[in-house]
Amino acid sequence: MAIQKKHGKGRLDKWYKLAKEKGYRARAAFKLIQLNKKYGFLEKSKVVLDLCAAPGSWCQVAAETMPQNSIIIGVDLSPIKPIPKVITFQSDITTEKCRATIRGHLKTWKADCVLHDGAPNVGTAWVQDSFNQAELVLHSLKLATEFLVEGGNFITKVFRSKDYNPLLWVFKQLFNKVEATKPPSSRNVSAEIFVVCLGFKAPKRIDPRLLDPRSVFEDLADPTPNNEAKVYNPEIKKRRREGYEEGDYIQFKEIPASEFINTTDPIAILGQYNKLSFEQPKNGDVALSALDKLPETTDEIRNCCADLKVLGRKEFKLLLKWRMKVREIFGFPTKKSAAALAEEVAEVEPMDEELKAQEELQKLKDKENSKKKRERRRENEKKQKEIMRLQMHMTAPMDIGKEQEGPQGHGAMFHLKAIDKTPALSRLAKGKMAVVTEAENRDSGLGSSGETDDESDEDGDRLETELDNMYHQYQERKAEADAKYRAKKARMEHDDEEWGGVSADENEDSDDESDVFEEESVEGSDDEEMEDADKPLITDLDSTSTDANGLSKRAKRFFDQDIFKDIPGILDEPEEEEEEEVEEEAEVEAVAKETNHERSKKQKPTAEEKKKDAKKEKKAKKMEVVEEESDEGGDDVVVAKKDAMEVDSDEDWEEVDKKKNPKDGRPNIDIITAEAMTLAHQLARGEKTKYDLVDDGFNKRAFKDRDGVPDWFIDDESKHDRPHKPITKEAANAIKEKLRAYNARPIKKVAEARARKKFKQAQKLEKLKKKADMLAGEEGMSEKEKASSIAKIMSAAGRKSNKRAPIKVVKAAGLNRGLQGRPKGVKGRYKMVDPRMKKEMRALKRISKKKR
Ligand SMILES: C[S@@+](CC[C@H](N)C(=O)[O-])C[C@H]1O[C@@H](n2cnc3c(N)ncnc32)[C@H](O)[C@@H]1O
Repeated sequence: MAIQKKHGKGRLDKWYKLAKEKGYRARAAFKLIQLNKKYGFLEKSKVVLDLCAAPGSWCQVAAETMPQNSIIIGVDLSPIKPIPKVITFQSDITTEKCRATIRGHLKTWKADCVLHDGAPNVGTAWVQDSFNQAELVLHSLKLATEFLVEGGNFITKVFRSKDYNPLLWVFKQLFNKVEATKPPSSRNVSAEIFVVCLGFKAPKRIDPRLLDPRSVFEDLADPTPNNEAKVYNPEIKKRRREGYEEGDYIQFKEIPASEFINTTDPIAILGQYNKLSFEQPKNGDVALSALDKLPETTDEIRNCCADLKVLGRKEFKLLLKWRMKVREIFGFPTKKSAAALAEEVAEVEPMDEELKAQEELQKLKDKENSKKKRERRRENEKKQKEIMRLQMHMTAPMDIGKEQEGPQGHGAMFHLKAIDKTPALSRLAKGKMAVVTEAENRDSGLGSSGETDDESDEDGDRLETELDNMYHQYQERKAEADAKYRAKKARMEHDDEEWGGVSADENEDSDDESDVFEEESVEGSDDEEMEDADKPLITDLDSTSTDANGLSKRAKRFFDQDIFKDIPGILDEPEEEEEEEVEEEAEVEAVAKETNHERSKKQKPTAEEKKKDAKKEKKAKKMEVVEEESDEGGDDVVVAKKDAMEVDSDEDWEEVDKKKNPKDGRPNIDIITAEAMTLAHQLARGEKTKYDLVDDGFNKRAFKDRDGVPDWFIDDESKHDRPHKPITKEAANAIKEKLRAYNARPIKKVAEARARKKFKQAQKLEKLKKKADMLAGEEGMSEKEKASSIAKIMSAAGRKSNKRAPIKVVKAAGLNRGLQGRPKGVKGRYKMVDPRMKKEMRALKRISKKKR
């Protein structure tokens, strides 16, 4: 794991920046914000005491979050700059003076919440630092016990050290609920943790030892070493990084083996001692000598007793068995102890069993839940696919949910009666189904597609979702930097809107409704829906099974697709339409030529001609060639926009109108690539027809199954996967010419500057004219005088514009000595110079004159 820098720029993390941005005095503010978000203690408090508050970010947060007119008191060793609505003072929280000052401020009030984020001056030895901090916590707790109201809360920072557990124990004696948490804004490398103590018990008397650092940190140190662990798991050796255990400073300890036989806690002996000795003490030990002589005390046993610290589990077992045998021989009550042991085991066993059972149960529940989730997700995906198919006219709504209870069935995807009641129906018709999917995915908490039950499937989904997210982020970053990309995106969005609007009733497109839809379709208020059983189906897309041409519904739907629209003979249209089509086709070929000619004609069209014009425009629009910029290199690739051939609905025509030139009402067709120009030439000359364009549309790249393919792949592929259209020399030259003309134009800024200059000159001229007119109309002047004064102002005007006032040299002497800024009485441009410099300049001039 990379170690985070704790100094310099390493400190300037996102919280630091965010704190700066939000105006908090320290990044610590976010720790309190996050703690409060989790436990919500500030909103409920009217009086807060912030111990160790400098520089004051916690006070700022409290002032923001607590109700109006709350009392906030902040104290610290360091001064705290004033904060509105907060009382602050400088004091040491461990002193009596601080206590008295707080009392003075609070008067008879009690605090609802005491905050403590104290950190003593760190930098000494770690153990010393952490101890000081723990001591400071205890001091703050002492103040809290004095000033907290019953049920109040105490939030404190603690360092994870060996004093942490004793502190936690003390908190638990005084508060109903104690929780330790580390907010996200607290650095991982920091040993700090925050303890939230909720519900102060407010005992009438508190044992002073509970708040005395000496007794807390000494008395509560773990007095019983875990000998069982040492004996039953001797292979796992815990390193004592802190050195010796408290009071355990002798390294080698031995005990007579008879003690081991005698004791009721053999494990403790095996865990604590190094050797079981058979050596006779000075006074002699009968039991020991008897033990020494026993045949059960084999050499192996003796070896084991010689060094307990090197024994393994097997050897310990051997010693315990030996002890049991010896106790039997000596007539000690072994059975009882065995029973006690059995009891112990019996007590423990059921606990373990119960826990095991609970664990099993939990596992089963989890499994069940994840299975349900998976099923729900699959269901949602299925529904989504059906909707997609519906949108693409690949299926009729009645197909959906067939596998359940039919279209109107209870569990069916389209519980149509319910949808009928909501505006969701129209949204459905419009095809804006993404909302549902997202919502449902969010609901299930899972990502996108997956067909199998495997866990790996979920992983794959997650990976895919992550990849998609990363790709979107990449796109956003790119968009920020790349104007071209933005333009492309905007165009794409524009296209989407067009599509969505084909049969849209925009009034029903509000966000609220989408919410309603999400709710209703996701959760499905089944009971209510049942009441509306009599209502008709939402849409009856297929009222007849076969149409007049004898085509099946399915076939008709297939040929209903837009691409077949203009192909005669597939579906029998009414004769009138057919005639019109033929007429139109003929016109399409001629229209490109005619539009150019017509532009020059300025005759007033008759009503019939107008009608014809409109039709032609429509055709011209149908042949609109749109250019799409490819991302790389900015190459313009021209594609015949297939959709343009099928524009029919009113809305689309409105869009077309927008693209028309406001001056002459004709479409704005700007051909800027050689491919487009080639195509235009071919159309204009009649070398290509509408059919050819349609035919060109059917190529190996035209129809691709992009279902489930990630966006980034489609985007990347679309850069390269385009048909290369042929270009002619003529078209290339035409485009070159066009570009040359573009380049010959002055850039906008220059043109604007020129225009401004011209405008100013015109204004000046206007003024002069007026003056000259006035002079000419002057009655008291002779003609000669008039002429001379007019000539004067004319020449003055000419002079003014050419001349720039010379820079005035001002001596920095007298009143101007040391003056900063413009000297008095000096207008226009000036330069302050040293007095000597002015003299020297004059002298130099004189000398040069003399030389001449
Ligand atoms: C991490 S800062 C507190 C930051 C504060 N919570 C904020 O949001 O701005 C720790 C503070 O504890 C203060 N402190 C340390 N020992 C103290 C003591 N005995 N009495 C009062 N303040 C103390 C230090 O002066 C320091 O300002």
